[in-house]
Amino acid sequence: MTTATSPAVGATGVSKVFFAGKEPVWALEDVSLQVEEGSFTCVVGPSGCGKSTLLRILGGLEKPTSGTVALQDSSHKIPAAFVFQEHGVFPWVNVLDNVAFGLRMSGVRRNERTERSREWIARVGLSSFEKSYPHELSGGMRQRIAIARAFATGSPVLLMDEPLGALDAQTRLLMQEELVKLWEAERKTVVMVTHGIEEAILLGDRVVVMSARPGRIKEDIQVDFPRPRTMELERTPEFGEMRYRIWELLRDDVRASAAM
Ligand SMILES: Nc1ncnc2c1ncn2[C@@H]1O[C@H](COP(=O)(O)OP(=O)(O)OP(=O)(O)O)[C@@H](O)[C@H]1O
Repeated sequence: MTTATSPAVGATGVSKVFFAGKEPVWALEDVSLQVEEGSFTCVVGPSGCGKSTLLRILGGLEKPTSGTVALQDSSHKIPAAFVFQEHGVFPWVNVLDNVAFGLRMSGVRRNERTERSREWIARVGLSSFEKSYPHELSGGMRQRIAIARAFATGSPVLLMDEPLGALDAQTRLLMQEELVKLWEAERKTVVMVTHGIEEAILLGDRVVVMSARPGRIKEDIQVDFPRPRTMELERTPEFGEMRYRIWELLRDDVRASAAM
């Protein structure tokens, strides 16, 4: 995709091979993805097609075997903040310290970190749980902590790997709406991996559909539904058409990857 502004994060010709067992595993092949600043990109694809690997490469946690990755603001102390599906919170510290963790890592002083963390704790509706420990909270509340922490770091780029994937269906719907509201207010650059087609359409400015392993970009779909978006959108025929189009793109690859 060509954009007027330079991309906030981009991969060009990225391939990744893992040499863990006897056989090499081709996780990604020639993936190029330019993500515009302030946009929300969702990545969907069959299980094991390399979505998490791509995210980790974009965020610098993993090196590509070939190809290049660029983060626009590489001088930022935390160039990208991650949100993972589970285990994203530290069980041994309370909500406030969990949210403040990223800020602590980037050297923000205690007073400012507490202030910024409190603000984000309030924005995700956990003010009365500031002193609680993760085991005292529900799964949805724990994911709110992880999301608040990522936003609180001030990092311009958020990389989310199935952030709502471990939640029950109703909590997930609520959290989708909350996440979309936070993002609409903040306009960070987000790349989010999800297995949920509806979730991808509801949240994303575009949906990148990947093929079965080795993961390649099969199609890059613009989602032009107006914002703010709510669940009501899912009831429209246009939404249904897009959902069907994405499922058509995925179906054979999902079948193929299930047989791997
Ligand atoms: N560190 C590693 N060492 C060896 N193989 C790996 C490693 N990380 C990932 N893989 C392999 O690379 C492939 C892609 O994995 P990845 O986790 O990126 O897929 P995914 O699309 O995120 O999967 P899922 O949707 O099931 O989470 C898989 O076959 C996986 O087993």
